[in-house]
Amino acid sequence: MTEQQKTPGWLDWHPSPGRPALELPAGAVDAHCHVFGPAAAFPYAPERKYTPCDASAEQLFALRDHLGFARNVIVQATCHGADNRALVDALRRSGGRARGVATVKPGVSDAELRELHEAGVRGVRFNFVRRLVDVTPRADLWDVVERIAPLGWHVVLYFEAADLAELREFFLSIPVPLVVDHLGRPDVSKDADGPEFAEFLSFLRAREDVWCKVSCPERLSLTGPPALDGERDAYRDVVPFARRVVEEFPDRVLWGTDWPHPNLKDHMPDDGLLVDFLPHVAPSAELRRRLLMDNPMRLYWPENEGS
Ligand SMILES: O=C(O)c1cc(C(=O)O)oc(=O)c1
Repeated sequence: MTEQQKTPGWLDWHPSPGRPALELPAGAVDAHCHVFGPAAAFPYAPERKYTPCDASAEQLFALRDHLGFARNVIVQATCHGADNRALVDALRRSGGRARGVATVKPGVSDAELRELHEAGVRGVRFNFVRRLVDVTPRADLWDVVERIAPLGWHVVLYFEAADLAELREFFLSIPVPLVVDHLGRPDVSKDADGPEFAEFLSFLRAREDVWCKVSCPERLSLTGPPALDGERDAYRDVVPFARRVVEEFPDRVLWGTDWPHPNLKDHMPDDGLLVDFLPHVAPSAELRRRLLMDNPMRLYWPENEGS
């Protein structure tokens, strides 16, 4: 097989992240990360919008152990389209220490859904970020919702803040729990107390089963500083947004590394320093225990929450 050319300018994941200074709560979950390929075993989807470097399950689990996490939630990356084989393989290799979020098409068979569930999938992802996916008709998304609702799964939503007004009613009509990726991608040059973020907070308030990942400061930050070179006070411009959400919704926030950090353009963070960003958004040990342990366990491992 010819090796696939990475997207020009692609930044590979950090080869030697430090160990976090922060002591994570026992049983902490990295609730948003991906696997890419490896392409030789799990080719990237023809409809993908980028071609990444490989990032295998073994490499993800090595990072998990190095950073001090106990578990992972692996989210299907758009470069694999609706081909969930790399995700399922990673879940099976995890020995029960990973759960997953898949991408499925409306025609997915019951047998395939059952196989995904048995492997540890507990949700599907709907992506509205135009640089990542072609538009999926809402009728198709609705068909998927009807198929996954009986399994007790949730829907993970990835969208840009500017599109929320148009999508809000559709989102709120989905009759299963919703999980918003990456803080709903606010424009952090605006005020965290301003009208745009107020709209996002109002969306979170609209239903008690809307969850939010306060992840990806490295993606949202405009003025940094980056989590590199020992910086333990990184991405200060994102802090007011993330902290606001953690303080108002302490029981429905999640956090993940987003390793291997697809499509970063500016820098590749040191994942250890990225973990050290957490006390800025969840200042107490109690808030961090909910963010990193209680909440993801309730959503992804309800059968052994607290163990
Ligand atoms: O912002 C991104 O580029 C991005 C891409 C993907 C994906 O390709 O699935 O996932 C993410 O969580 C973030």
